[in-house]
Amino acid sequence: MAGVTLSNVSKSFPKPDGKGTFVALSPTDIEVKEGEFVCILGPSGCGKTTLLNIVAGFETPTTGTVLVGGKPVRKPGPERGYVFQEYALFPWMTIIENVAFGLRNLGVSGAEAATKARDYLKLVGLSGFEQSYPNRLSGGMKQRVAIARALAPGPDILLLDEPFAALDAQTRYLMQIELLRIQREARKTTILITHSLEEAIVLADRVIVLSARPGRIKLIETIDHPHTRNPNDPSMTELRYRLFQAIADEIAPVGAAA
Ligand SMILES: Nc1ncnc2c1ncn2[C@@H]1O[C@H](COP(=O)(O)OP(=O)(O)OP(=O)(O)O)[C@@H](O)[C@H]1O
Repeated sequence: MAGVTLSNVSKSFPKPDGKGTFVALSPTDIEVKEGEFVCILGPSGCGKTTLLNIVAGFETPTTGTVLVGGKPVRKPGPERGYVFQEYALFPWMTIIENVAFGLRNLGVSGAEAATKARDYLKLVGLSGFEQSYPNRLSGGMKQRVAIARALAPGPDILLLDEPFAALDAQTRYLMQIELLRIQREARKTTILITHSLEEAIVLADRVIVLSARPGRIKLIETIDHPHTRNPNDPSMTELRYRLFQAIADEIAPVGAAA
C-alpha cells in the first residue's frame, strides 16, 4: 500500500496561439492517505485531468513534486493503475488479452498473465467473457474490463478519470457500488475525477473541489458516513449543498458576465 503526496504541484501549457503559456493548475498540495478514496470535483477545464495525469506520470509538473509511497513520480509505473473515461480497450484483442496486456508488458509469462487476468475478470464479474472482443460488450462491461486491466498488475494506486461518465444512470450506480467493493477489498489508494456530486458522495472518503481554471483547492469535505450511501438521503443534504455551492460559485462568473 502507498499514499500520494502532491507538494506545490502546478502545470502551465503553451497557449494555443504559441505566444507564451497559461496556467492550467495552480500550485496544489494534496495528501492522499494509504487506502483512502478521494474524489476530485470541479468545473470543466479547471485542471482535474491534468492533475491526475501528473500523478500518473503522463505529464510532468511545471513546479512541485509528486510522491507515491514516498518515491518521486517521474514517469508512468505499474504501481499506478489508470482507468480512462472511454474504456480505451484494444478492439483487436480479446477481453483476456486486454486485461493481460499490462502484465505481459511487465515481462510476466503468457500463462501467468492469463491466470491473473482470469482472476481479475472474475473479480469484476466478467468470468465467461474471456474470449469475447470489446465490441460485443456493453459500456458497463467494457468499463469493468478497463478496471480489471488497471488492477491486474497489482497497483497500489488507482487513478480514474470520469470512469462512468459514458454510462446510463442505473449502470453507473451499479458500477459505483462495484468499484467501492473492489476498492475496499483490495484497499487501493484511489483518486477519481468526476463531474457528479452524487458520485463523489457515494464513493469518497474525502471530496476535493477545485476552482475554475487555473484550478486551486476550493473546498475539502471529509465524508465519514458508512457505505453504502444514498446521495438523496436527508443526512446528505447539507454536504450536498456545500459541494453544489462551491462548484456553482465557480461557474457563476461566466453567466454573470453575460
Ligand atoms: N497537453 C495539453 N496542451 C495544452 N493545453 C492543455 C493540455 N492538456 C490540457 N490542456 C488545457 O488545460 C486546461 C485544463 O484541462 P484539463 O483537461 O486538465 O481540465 P479538466 O478539469 O479535466 O476538464 P474537463 O472536466 O472538461 O475534462 C484546459 O484549458 C485544457 O485545454
